[in-house]
Order: sequence, then C-alpha cells, then structure tokens
Amino acid sequence: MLLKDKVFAITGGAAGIGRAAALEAARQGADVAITDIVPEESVQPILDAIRAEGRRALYLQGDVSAHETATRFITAIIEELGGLDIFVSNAGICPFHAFLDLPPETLIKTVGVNLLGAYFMVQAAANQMVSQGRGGAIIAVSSISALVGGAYQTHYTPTKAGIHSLMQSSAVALGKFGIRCNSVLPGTIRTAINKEDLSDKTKEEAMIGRIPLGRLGAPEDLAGPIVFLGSSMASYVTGASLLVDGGCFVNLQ
Ligand SMILES: NC(=O)C1=CN([C@@H]2O[C@H](COP(=O)(O)OP(=O)(O)OC[C@H]3O[C@@H](n4cnc5c(N)ncnc54)[C@H](OP(=O)(O)O)[C@@H]3O)[C@@H](O)[C@H]2O)C=CC1
Ligand SMILES: C[C@H](O)[C@@H]1OC(=O)[C@H](O)[C@@H]1O
Repeated sequence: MLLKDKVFAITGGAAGIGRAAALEAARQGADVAITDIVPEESVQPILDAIRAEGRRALYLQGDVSAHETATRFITAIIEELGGLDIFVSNAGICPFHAFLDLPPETLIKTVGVNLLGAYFMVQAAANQMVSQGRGGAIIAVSSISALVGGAYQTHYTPTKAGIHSLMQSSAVALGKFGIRCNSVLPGTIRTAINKEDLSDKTKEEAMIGRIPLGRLGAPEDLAGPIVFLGSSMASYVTGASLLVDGGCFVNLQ
C-alpha cells in the first residue's frame, strides 16, 4: 500500500477525477477527506466505499472560491482525522464559451473557482503541514491546457497555467519544510465537465484522432499518478508536472 495510514484530502472529490483519486487513496491505505460544492447526500456512496476499505472518511460541503472554505476544511480534517499528509487541489469548472463575447461573470467565476480556489486551499494546507513539522505532499490538478490553447477556453486555460505555476513557486517556497508540490496535467478525460462538449461527435473523433493511445482518458487514469506523487515513491519529485494525456501533447504529426 502506497499511502498506508496517511491522511489524504482532496477538493472536488464528489465526481470525476477527484472521486477516482479519493477512492484509490483509500485502497492504498489512506484516510480520506473530501470537500465539494454538492450536498453530503450525493457523496454518501463515496464515503461508504472509503469506509468499506477500512478507512476513515470525512466530507465538508463548500465552495472553494470562498477563502473561508479552506480554513473550514483544514479545521475539520484536523479535528476528525488528526493531521494532513497529502493534499490535492482538484475542484474546477470549464464553462465552454467563445472569446469575443465572453461575459465578465464567466471569467470572474472561472478564475475564482479554478485559480483563487486552488490558491486558498493550497495555502491553508501548506500552513497546516508546516505547523505539523513532518513535511507533506501537495498535488494540483492542472491540465494539458496549461501548455496549449482552446478557442472556447480562453477564460479557462490561463487558470490551468496559473495552477501549474503555483505548484512550481510553492515547491520553491515549501521545499525547506519537506513539503513537495507537483501538478498533474490531464488531457481530455471523460467526466461531467465535458459531457456536453463531447456530444459533438465530430469534435470527439478529432480529439481521439490526436491521441497516440487511441482513446480519451477515464477518471481512473489520473488516480495512479496522483497517488504516486503523494507517496514516498516520489520523495525526490517536487516542482514537476506530469502529463497524463495518452500522448496527445507530443503528437505534432
Ligand atoms: N475532464 C477533463 O478532461 C479535464 C479536467 N481537468 C481538471 O480536473 C479537475 C476535475 O475535473 P473533472 O473531474 O473533469 O470534473 P467534474 O465536473 O467531474 O468534477 C469536478 C467536481 O468539482 C466540483 N466543483 C465545481 N465547482 C466547485 C466549487 N466552486 N467548489 C467546490 N467544488 C466544486 C464539481 O461539482 P459540480 O458537479 O456541482 O460542478 C464536481 O464535483 C478540474 O480542475 C478540471 O479543470 C483538467 C484537464 C482535463
Ligand atoms: C474540460 C475539457 O474537456 C478539458 O479540460 C481540460 O483542461 C482539457 O484541456 C480538456 O480540454
């Protein structure tokens, strides 16, 4: 087991990539704390699955774009689980929209959830880890979109580049405390975030055609890389970013 008796916390853990990572962390021996914007009832099956692995599970409903959520989440983790070892900033939104008429509210909301939310959460998690004095691991779910653009994602891709940069700078700031900071850069993973976008079958086929491994990703494809970066197997890895995209990024021709 890669995370035996560690405390693993994740934002946006009620669905998609976050849910897959939370469940794998429990299978790997961690107690798991989840925060998400959805009500607790809808997360009950995930909490039950974590407990079925013999691990403790905690849920806090909250909006990551409100900075109080970060302190509420860390306080609940310490009260109920007694410490924090691995923190994953994952919650995010991607409301696809053209550039020229993008409403300012959509930009403000996307930046608020994806970038400010990640900053508040990572900062609160880092403070907790520093005060514990035993190091830790922070992983942020950035994106291949940190590196390449999208015509309907002009408000989204800068947030993913910002998260990638946040992990680099926090790796520098926190190295002396033994806290490692890394990001994963998923390609296109089938989740609720892109269900509508991928209902355009022509677009879906074109996207699959660019992927050397010949398929879009599944949420579970991110679980291993996230657990690995959180584990002692990655003890000399910090400031790194791991593309998890089936080879899409490197496929020029
Ligand atoms: N799927 C993909 O192709 C890729 C995804 N990513 C990133 O992965 C991360 C997870 O996305 P994915 O699993 O695909 O998406 P999902 O929509 O499946 O999961 C995201 C979860 O975050 C929750 N959430 C949304 N807004 C907030 C908020 N303000 N506060 C707390 N929780 C919130 C969502 O709730 P609700 O359902 O109510 O919105 C949902 O439960 C995101 O950061 C995304 O940008 C990166 C690259 C590719
Ligand atoms: C939601 C999109 O399908 C997805 O989000 C990303 O970050 C990837 O670049 C994909 O475009």
